Formats: sequence, structure tokens, C-alpha cells
Amino acid sequence: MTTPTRDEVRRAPKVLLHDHLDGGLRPQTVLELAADCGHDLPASDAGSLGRWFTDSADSGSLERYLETFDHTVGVMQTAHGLTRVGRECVEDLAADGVVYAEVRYAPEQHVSNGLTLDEVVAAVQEGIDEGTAATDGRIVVRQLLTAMRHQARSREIAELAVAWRDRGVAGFDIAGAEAGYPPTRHLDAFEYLQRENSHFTIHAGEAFGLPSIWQAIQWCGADRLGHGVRIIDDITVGEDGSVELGRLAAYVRDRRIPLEMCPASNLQTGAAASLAEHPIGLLTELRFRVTVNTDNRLMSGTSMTDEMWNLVQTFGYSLADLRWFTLNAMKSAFLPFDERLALIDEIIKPGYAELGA
Ligand SMILES: O=c1[nH]cnc2c1ncn2[C@H]1C[C@H](O)[C@@H](CO)O1
Ligand SMILES: [Zn+2]
Repeated sequence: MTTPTRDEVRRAPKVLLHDHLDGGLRPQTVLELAADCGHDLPASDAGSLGRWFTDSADSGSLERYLETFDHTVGVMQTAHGLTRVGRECVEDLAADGVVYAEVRYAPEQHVSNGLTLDEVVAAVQEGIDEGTAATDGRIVVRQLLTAMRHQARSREIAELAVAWRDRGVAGFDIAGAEAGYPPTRHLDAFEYLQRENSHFTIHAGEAFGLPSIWQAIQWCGADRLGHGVRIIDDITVGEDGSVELGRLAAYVRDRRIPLEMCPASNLQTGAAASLAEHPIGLLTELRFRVTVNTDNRLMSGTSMTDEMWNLVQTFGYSLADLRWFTLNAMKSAFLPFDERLALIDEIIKPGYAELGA
């Protein structure tokens, strides 16, 4: 099977499960929204500002990486700003060949100018609706509501996700600095969501190791793992190339628990040293349910096309491999089964067939 060209990767239908709304703004939009609300930025033109984000996020530490969000969250405090960012996100993803996306952000971080949590979600949804209409329905987008793991509002945000579940919100997540903030701090929220037959993912195994993944799955009941790269610590590769899975890694693979892998982001936060050494290669070979994601398009200067193209160049993946990642992602989406199936049968499979995969 031949490796695809970059243009084929761009045209291929792609599915994105892990993308932060506040990590994907256009630099020009950050500038304009900052001018509107009087927020001071570290650069004054779009080119330098984009570079400032990628350079600063390139810190080798998740904590420092997260500091860059002050300048996106800071300009996302009004309904019109949130709507604009939501609309542009949909437009940018559609232009990149994404056919289904779940976009996440933390509503509790957007209330400092007096918006209510409900108004925040409504403003983002309005933008998503506008973007979807502007792209002629070429893309389906849902929201995931995130609670910040160092704060104590997760139960409230979980309730918000349930209240909005038929109006564009597909699930819940927790994010933020991982070390010192185990997912079990938010057990109350996860138990509530389970009682409500709701879906959630947990950032786990990014900056912290196996205990975080174990808690996310076995205590909290996560449907998916945000990143999950450190599951590699439970896999031993012998000198003869033999592979042995520990009990947790075996459980994750056996249960087909989706891994929302975000290679570019991991290189910046130090979760992996290089793409060639990134666990995604081995996890893919071992047939874990691997999905490919952007995490933060602004901070990583990335896109779904870039993520997949970099994998093609590093691991020699074919279109069939990209189709496999995409089907993995679509099967793992928090969208009802019949809607997932329709996207697979009517959009994804025909799209790859057209490209010869
Ligand atoms: O990769 C990440 N790990 C943990 N937290 C993250 C990551 N990317 C973004 N965040 C945080 C910063 C955002 O403000 C928040 C909600 O999107 O989620
Ligand atoms: Zn993330």
C-alpha cells in the first residue's frame, strides 16, 4: 500500500475527538477580541502572536504549556466572542477535511465578565450552528464540557452537560494540570454522569503515569482516555521483540477503551521525546483503539491534516491506516450509534474508497 500525499491526507475524511475550543483560535481572532475587551497580548500581529503561542507552549512541561491559555480564555468572556470562536472552529475544521468533531472547553473559565454557565454554552452552540450552516453540513460538531481538575465545580459542570445533552453537548471531560489532581477528586461528578447514562472522557496518563489511568477507568468509569500515552509504562518489550502487556494495558486493549492521542501536544509538554519514539507507533501495532487528535491547534500550530501527515512521514502509514484511525475515532464518538453508523457508511468509507483505500 503506497503512502498518501499531503493533499490526499487533507482530502481524506477525518474524525477529531480531542480538540480544545480555547486552544484552537485563529491568531487574528485573538488580536481582534483582545482589542475589543482591552486584554494585553504578548505580540501585536497575527504572525508573531501565532509564533508566541507555539514557542511558549513548547516548554517541556504541562503546567507551563497551560499558562498560554490565559491569552485565549482571557478574550473569550463575552457571548459574541464565544460565538465567533465556535463558528470559526467549525469552519477551520471543515476546511481541513474533518467530518465529525467533539470540541471541548471549560464553561467555568468563561464567566469572569458575568455570563452564566448556561449563557456560555448557548453562545458556543450558536457559533457551532452558524459554522455548520456556513459549511453546508459538511461537518457535524458536538460540544464536550470540561471541568478543571484543580477546581471544585465538576458536579455542576456535569449537570450542565446533562441539561444540554439534546442541544449539542455530547459529553463531559476533566482537564488541567494532572499531577496532584487525581480524577477521583471528581468522583461525585462521574457517578452522577453514570447514573444519567451520560458519556465522559478524562485527561489521564499525559503528565502523570499509570495510577491516573487506572483511577480514570476503574474508579471513575471513563468511556475514553484523553491522551493515555503513559499506558506504555505497562507494556514491556523484550530484547527479542516480544511484547508483554501488564494487567491494566491488557484491560484497556481488551475493552477497546479509546485512546485520544495527541502527538504534537505530547512533544511540547515532554510526554514524548520525538514522534518516532511516541508510544502511538507501538500502540497502533498492538491494535489498541488508537485515535489521532490535535489537542490545541493554536498552541501546537497543528491541524488534523498535519497530525496525520506527520504520522505518515514518521511511521510510513498508508491511507488504510488513516482510515483505521478514523473508524476507531468514529466508533468511539459520543454520538448515538445510528448517527455514527451513518457517518461511517455514508461519508467515511466512501471518502476513503474515492482516494483508493
Ligand atoms: O493537554 C491538555 N492537558 C490538560 N489540560 C489541557 C490540555 N489542553 C488544554 N487543557 C486545558 C486548558 C484549557 O483552558 C482547558 C479547557 O479547554 O483545558
Ligand atoms: Zn487536551
